[in-house]
Amino acid sequence: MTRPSPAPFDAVVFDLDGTLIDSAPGMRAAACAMLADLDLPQPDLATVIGFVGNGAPKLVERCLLWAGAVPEAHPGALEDFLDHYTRDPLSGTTVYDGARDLLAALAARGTRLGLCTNKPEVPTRAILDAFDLGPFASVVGGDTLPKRKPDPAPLLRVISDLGVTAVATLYVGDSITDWLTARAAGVRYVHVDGGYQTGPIPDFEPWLHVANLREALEFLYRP
Ligand SMILES: O=C(O)COP(=O)(O)O
Ligand SMILES: [Mg+2]
Repeated sequence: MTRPSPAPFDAVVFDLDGTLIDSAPGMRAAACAMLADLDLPQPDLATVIGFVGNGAPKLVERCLLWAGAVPEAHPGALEDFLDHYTRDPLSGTTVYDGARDLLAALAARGTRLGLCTNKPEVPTRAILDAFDLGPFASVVGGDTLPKRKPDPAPLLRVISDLGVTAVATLYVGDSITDWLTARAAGVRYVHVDGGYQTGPIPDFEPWLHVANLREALEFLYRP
């Protein structure tokens, strides 16, 4: 763990997939169902993990390209994927160890909590409810605004909903998308290993870099 000097923060905003939850098997199941509907081959889990991070439209496009298809030839593929996924967003999804403890500890110390994900908002809210993750005072998904991460707009929306400033906020994520989003928003970035980032991140300067959420808790929670 790289330990920065502790500095006060009023809010912590979390990424979802690969940060609080391991949802790749569930996304792979929906992607495979979509590809099966088109009689196309189906990728393994590691391949799908490499496609996650830029939202459902990109995931579907990358799956189609991987399967040797032309994305423009299958305009209904995204809707089909979302149909499969929103019908059952919980199977194949688990909460990472330490996630609930970290959220509860931050909430107990009065920290405002937000969620900023590229997952569409409907399955995001279903997952947060079902797994009792929170309490998030603001939730922004990949389809909530016209732009998604790494555009800073979704993170800035959460920050404004929370009534805090960017400099008083931390963003916790697992991928290059999250780092670029935080940097563009002027927010300190906490990177958690063990998610879906598959390669090195260029010019990477996280404020805090931890192996897992228990390590994040150890550093961030000052009772
Ligand atoms: O759905 C995705 O592509 C990534 O979702 P995330 O932003 O929660 O990591
Ligand atoms: Mg993520």
